[in-house]
Amino acid sequence: MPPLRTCLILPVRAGRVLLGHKLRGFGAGKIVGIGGKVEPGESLEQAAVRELAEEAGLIVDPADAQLAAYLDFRFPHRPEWDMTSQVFVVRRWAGQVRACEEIRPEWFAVDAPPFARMWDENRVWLPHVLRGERVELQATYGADNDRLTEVSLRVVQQVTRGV
Ligand SMILES: CNc1ncnc2c1ncn2[C@@H]1O[C@H](COP(=O)(O)OP(=O)(O)OP(=O)(O)O)[C@@H](O)[C@H]1O
Repeated sequence: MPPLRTCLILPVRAGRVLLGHKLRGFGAGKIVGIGGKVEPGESLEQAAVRELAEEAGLIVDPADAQLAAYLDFRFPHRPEWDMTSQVFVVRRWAGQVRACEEIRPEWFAVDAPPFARMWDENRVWLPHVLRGERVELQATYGADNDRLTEVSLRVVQQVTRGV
């Protein structure tokens, strides 16, 4: 089965990034980027802005979602969790942050994301993205499906604006 296609979207403003406490479903208990599965017929940008509106209440023009990373997660001990995720950064939006049943959003300083409470590979790619770089990452999780056994990261392009 091909890996599930998902997206993440990171609102960034004034030196802070919006993440969320995942309250249920995949990754419950972790702090995660806001996002979810790409639905049939949607572009990745459309999926990202839909998830941000549904999960955190912010309204974004898909044209303002800047591609920042391509992530590939493999779980050899739980292959049904294999996923790819396209990550977008957005700096313009309307609306007010609010919580939903799945996510409780919270702002974090871009230089101090809560890595100890995030998926293990976030510490590898997120600092690059928050510095304005574009990266590709492949991560493999071990038998505990929680810690990395292998990771590779490639910086593919500097984007013009940092955070
Ligand atoms: C393994 N390391 C990881 N590191 C960072 N982020 C990760 C991740 N693994 C999954 N993610 C993200 O978690 C969301 C899952 O999607 P998920 O919540 O299941 O989707 P969706 O909101 O559509 O859920 P429902 O089907 O409605 O429950 C999705 O954004 C995906 O990119």
